[in-house]
Amino acid sequence: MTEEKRPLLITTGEPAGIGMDVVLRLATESKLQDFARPIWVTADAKAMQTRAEELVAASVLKSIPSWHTINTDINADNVDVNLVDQISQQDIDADSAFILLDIPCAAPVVCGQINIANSAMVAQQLDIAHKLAINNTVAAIVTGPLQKSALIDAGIKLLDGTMFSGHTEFFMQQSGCEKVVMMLANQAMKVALVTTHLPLKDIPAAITAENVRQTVQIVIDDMREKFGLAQPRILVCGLNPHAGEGGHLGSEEIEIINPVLQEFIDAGVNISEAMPADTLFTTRHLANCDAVIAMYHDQGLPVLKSHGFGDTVNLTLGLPYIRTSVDHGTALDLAGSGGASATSLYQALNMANEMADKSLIDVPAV
Ligand SMILES: NC(=O)c1ccc[n+]([C@@H]2O[C@H](COP(=O)([O-])OP(=O)(O)OC[C@H]3O[C@@H](n4cnc5c(N)ncnc54)[C@H](O)[C@@H]3O)[C@@H](O)[C@H]2O)c1
Ligand SMILES: N[C@H](C(=O)O)[C@H](O)COP(=O)(O)O
Repeated sequence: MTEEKRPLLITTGEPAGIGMDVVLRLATESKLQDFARPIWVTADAKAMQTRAEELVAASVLKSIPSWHTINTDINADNVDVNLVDQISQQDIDADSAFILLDIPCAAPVVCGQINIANSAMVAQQLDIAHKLAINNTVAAIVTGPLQKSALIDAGIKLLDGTMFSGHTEFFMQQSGCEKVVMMLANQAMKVALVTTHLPLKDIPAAITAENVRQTVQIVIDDMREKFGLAQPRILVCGLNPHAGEGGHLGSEEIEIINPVLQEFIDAGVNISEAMPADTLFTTRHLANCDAVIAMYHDQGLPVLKSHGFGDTVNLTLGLPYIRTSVDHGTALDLAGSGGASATSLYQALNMANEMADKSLIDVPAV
């Protein structure tokens, strides 16, 4: 398979959520063909058929799109054994919207109802995606949403034995990376995070000099490589209100964050010292910056999502392969109803495709 033809792999994630809905929506609208690459999708084949029928019944889809199911015994151990050859030897209809890699669920799928018996299937999708990406079978992974609590409740752990906490941490550990960075991007802003899925009480301890330094370096590297910005302008949030108010409202800015940022400033990087987060996210500052680094998940992401939920892409910087994702969760309330928008999946596919083509990334329009 030539470089241009390497597929984009979509994991549909939690089967009770909207992951399959948004794939079917793009397939029906012929939008999966926009990327000039085969689209591979991991899902339970029976559940996908049922979901398509439900969406037709809900008058969301005019008809069930055509796809080609691969029934081979795909599992995380044998997935790298010539899957491409198996697929290319199939008589795949030209009008197939995607190749479905059948990963069977253990229990029947009911829209909106989490069943932790199916959590292993969700984790298996990620295992397979990692293996296909790390061995260059697919050009990129584009993840649909999973319900973190369902994997945790099923006892699924990360490689290091800690509880499952997200795709970002999963792919980081599978790839043997010491550090990766979660960035969400839309037309209004790009926000990268120093910490990802941690309870609030654990965040101060995770704001170490090394973590801040690694985050900044990965953001600089990927802003250069992936976004073509030779001198990215980066603004950094403090941890505390008013960036610590000169040490009166917290000392992390003075003791940890600013000394690291000063190293980068001294090296000629266009980066701020720790700024009060509330005023950093104002139009004047955002107009003069290429990326914001926030200290934690809910410091940065609510601001970003309020400026374009549905048109935002979540990407992982610092991985040895391309991984983008939708900006939304499982939306259990919408599964099977037709109420789920597929715009974020489209943007995530588009960004992954542009990265795979090594063209510079066009940040999605809001
Ligand atoms: N990429 C991921 O895997 C990912 C991302 C975010 C959240 N999650 C997980 O999803 C679960 C539910 O999280 P949540 O309720 O905070 O967020 P959510 O995104 O599932 O839902 C928030 C609100 O947005 C609506 N919504 C979500 N996606 C939509 C779409 N495509 N079109 C129209 N409306 C949409 C929902 O109906 C709901 O009202 C949690 O377990 C969370 O961890 C997963
Ligand atoms: N913070 C992410 C978001 O808002 O999109 C979400 O939790 C998903 O994280 P992972 O991609 O690590 O699963």
